[in-house]
Amino acid sequence: MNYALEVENLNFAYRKQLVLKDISFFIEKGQFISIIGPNGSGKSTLLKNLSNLYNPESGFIKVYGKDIKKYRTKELAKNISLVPQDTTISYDFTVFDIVMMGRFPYLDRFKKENEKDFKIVAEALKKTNTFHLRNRNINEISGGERQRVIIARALAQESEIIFLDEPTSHLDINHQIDLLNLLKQLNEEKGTTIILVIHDINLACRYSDKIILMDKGEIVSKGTPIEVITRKNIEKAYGLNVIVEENPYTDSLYIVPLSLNNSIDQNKKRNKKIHVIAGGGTSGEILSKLEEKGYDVSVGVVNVGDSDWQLAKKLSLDVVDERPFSAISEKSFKENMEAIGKSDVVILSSIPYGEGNLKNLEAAYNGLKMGKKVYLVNKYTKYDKFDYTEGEGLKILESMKKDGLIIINSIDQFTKEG
Ligand SMILES: Nc1ncnc2c1ncn2[C@@H]1O[C@H](COP(=O)(O)OP(=O)(O)OP(=O)(O)O)[C@@H](O)[C@H]1O
Repeated sequence: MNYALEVENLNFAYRKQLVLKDISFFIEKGQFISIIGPNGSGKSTLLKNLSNLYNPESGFIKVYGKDIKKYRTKELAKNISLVPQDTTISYDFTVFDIVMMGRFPYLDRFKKENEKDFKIVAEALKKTNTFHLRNRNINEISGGERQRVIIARALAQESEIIFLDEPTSHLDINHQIDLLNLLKQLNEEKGTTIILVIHDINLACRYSDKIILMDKGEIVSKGTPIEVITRKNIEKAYGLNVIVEENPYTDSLYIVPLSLNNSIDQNKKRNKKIHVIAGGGTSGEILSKLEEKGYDVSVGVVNVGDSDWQLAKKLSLDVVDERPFSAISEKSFKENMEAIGKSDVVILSSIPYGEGNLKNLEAAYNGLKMGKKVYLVNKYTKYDKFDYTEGEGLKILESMKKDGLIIINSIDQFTKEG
């Protein structure tokens, strides 16, 4: 295999402090790679090693099969360029001069830039939307503009591999997408290998062929977004409880952060069991907030495929389910009752009731009769507006009210008190 980059058993230390530990990976030519991981996990240090700015303790880096240390400066610059995290420049160059510096690997000593160099620089300025800034002083433009100018310099360098350290950190959302699209275009049209450090996991998923997830100087996981962006890996690296979803608009994964694991009250988690009567996509907020607060949550009866069912599965909750689009059977009703029996509290979301799911309301009422605390989260609708059983559901709800049903407007009311 002809790799653009090979890294094997790389160890690097700042003053004896090991910051990269036994890093190994291979990158094929023409791939789009994101390196992600929490602050201080070693991403920038890795990129600086890959750009030959540092000397590792051990291990090796090969660029197109050749040891990076064996390249001459100009030869290496034709192969790799780096857009660093810190784009401040100590001298007062114009934007144009800075971008022209990207041409240095192609200029012979004492030879001036030629027509072609000027053309390439102008193109790079235009592509990064910085052409209008060309005569300005590099230190008298905004951070985001300077970031784009440094990217223009990398484009002018026409290297086959571009490393970028958080290239979107100073950019507004419009310029972020614009830049990532530009990198993707370079990647697809010219076969440029792109390796970038990025904090936005969702953008990483959207643009990358592969992702490298780092934590504490080590690689936690590497592979395609589907392989790397899992609840388990994100929890391991970031200590963050997330849901991983598929974005139907971009056909890529995205994460929804729920809570930091260390913010969950572990005692509460062990002590209180909540059964949520859900369905029809009415319980997303209830389930995620209860999970976030650390309660032991179960859900029922929900139809397989319903969005409440999907969320419950993603959160690894205990679920009593029924076949898709089917009425609640006697069997699942019984299972629901068992789950209610084991719970301290039952929470009903604002489910519209029809013939198919009236048994859920009956189950909640049974719970009330068993002496359980039962709450109805009546957030968006008045509870008498979601009855499609010609009054039967409403009758049960009215009886429940008399027997102690607690009506709240939002789940926050419960989590604050409960
Ligand atoms: N020049 C340096 N001298 C000593 N230690 C350093 C130096 N630069 C970084 N470190 C340390 O090395 C570790 C890795 O830092 P690095 O900048 O590579 O992390 P990172 O993943 O890029 O972080 P961030 O997301 O915050 O940019 C951190 O513990 C950091 O404090």
